[in-house]
Amino acid sequence: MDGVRIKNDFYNNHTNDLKHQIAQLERKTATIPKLENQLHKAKNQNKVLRRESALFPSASCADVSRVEDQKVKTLRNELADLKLKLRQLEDDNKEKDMENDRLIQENRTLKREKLKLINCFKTQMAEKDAIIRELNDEVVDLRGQIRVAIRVRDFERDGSSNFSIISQNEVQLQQTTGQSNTYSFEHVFFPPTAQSGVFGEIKELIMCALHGKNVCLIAYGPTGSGKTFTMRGEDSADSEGVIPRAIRFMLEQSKRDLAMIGWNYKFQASFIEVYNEEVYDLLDGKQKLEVKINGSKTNVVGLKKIEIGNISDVDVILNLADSQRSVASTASNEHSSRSHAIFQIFVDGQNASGEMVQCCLNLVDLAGSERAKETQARGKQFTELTNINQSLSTLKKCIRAQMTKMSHVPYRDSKLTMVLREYLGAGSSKTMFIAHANPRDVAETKRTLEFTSELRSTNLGKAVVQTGQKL
Ligand SMILES: Nc1ncnc2c1ncn2[C@@H]1O[C@H](COP(=O)(O)OP(=O)(O)OP(=O)(O)O)[C@@H](O)[C@H]1O
Repeated sequence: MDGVRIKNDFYNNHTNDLKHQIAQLERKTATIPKLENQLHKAKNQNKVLRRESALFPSASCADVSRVEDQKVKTLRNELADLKLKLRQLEDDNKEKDMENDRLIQENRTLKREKLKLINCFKTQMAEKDAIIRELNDEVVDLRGQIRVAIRVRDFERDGSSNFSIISQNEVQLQQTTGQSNTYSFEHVFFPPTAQSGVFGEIKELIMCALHGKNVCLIAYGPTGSGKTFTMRGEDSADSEGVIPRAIRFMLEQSKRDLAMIGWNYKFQASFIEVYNEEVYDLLDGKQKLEVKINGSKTNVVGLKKIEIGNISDVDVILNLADSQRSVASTASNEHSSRSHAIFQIFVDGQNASGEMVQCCLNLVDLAGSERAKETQARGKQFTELTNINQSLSTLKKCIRAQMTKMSHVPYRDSKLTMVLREYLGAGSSKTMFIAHANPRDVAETKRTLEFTSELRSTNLGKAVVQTGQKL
């Protein structure tokens, strides 16, 4: 029995061993697919490595690694260089920024100093301008409110012996009777006085207009004596007359010196013709205009005013007026003006502190005085001459009435004096006559000299600054 039990135990033990071994085998078998998978992957990696090594047939892995190392080293060096350069540039930039800041600061300081200087300069200029204005006005006042100069045209070239110049202020006229008369004026423009010389003498009057005073400059004298030549002049720069020169002067003064001290000006021009006691607008197709007097104001109804911004505007205005003016051929002048021409520049000025001036500069080219009997004018020419002489005679009467402080001044007796009324008026205007002498017309020249030299004694009082209304 014991033998059987022993055998059983042996078999049982042996069976357990076998079961254990089988279980172990089964576990190992289960890992086979995983190992196969790993093997497959290893084979694939091997293939890749072989392909890559085929690209570097002659280089071993160590060679490849050395090359790569070298590349990395070079790149590192380049990077280090770039970093160095970047640092240098940053340093440079910092320095430049600092320099820039310093310059900006310096610039600000300079600008502040410059502004201070400009303001100081402007104040000084404004003070000096005020003094100059006062002095200019005093000089003009001292010379009288009505001033008279005379221009004698080329009498020497004519060979005329009836005229002689005694001094800077006096001329002598020898009459056919043998009698000689001496006439005195503020200034004698004897030939050959250039146009610029004439303008130089009247410049201060133009300045008065910029300072706000009404100014009237009148060319007076016999026909053919050079009135239009003085006022309008001719085309070349040297022979330009008072009108273009006055406008250029006003534009220059207003845009330069006066602008610097804060004055701002606006100029407008009008051009009136008084022909046969009618008033025409030379800038508006010779429209006939009505003149109305309202209290102390004269109104030329509908008068066209053209703004003058620069000197080229003047050429346009003068050419327009020239094409419309009434001229005729007379015994003394092939292109005689049969009308009075009144060129007006309306001045509107304002300065930075609100001071204002509003006045008018009148540049008047009167028609030539002639005697109908002496010229034997007929028909249309006779009518023209009668009207010219009637208006000139009214002008004389008005001036004489002012001189003698008469209560009634007959402005309304002619269109010429109606239009000029405000600008010839006592206390509000500066007037200058430029008498013209024509040595070929002794009788009419004598009448001109008598009337104009009589005006020399006139002093109608101080001119008044016209402030007008705000622009
Ligand atoms: N000072 C001068 N120098 C050169 N030429 C002159 C001078 N004065 C006048 N003349 C010339 O004499 C001519 C007549 O002059 P202008 O027409 O100016 O006279 P006026 O007095 O206006 O005559 P009117 O009253 O008949 O119109 C013109 O050809 C002009 O060029």
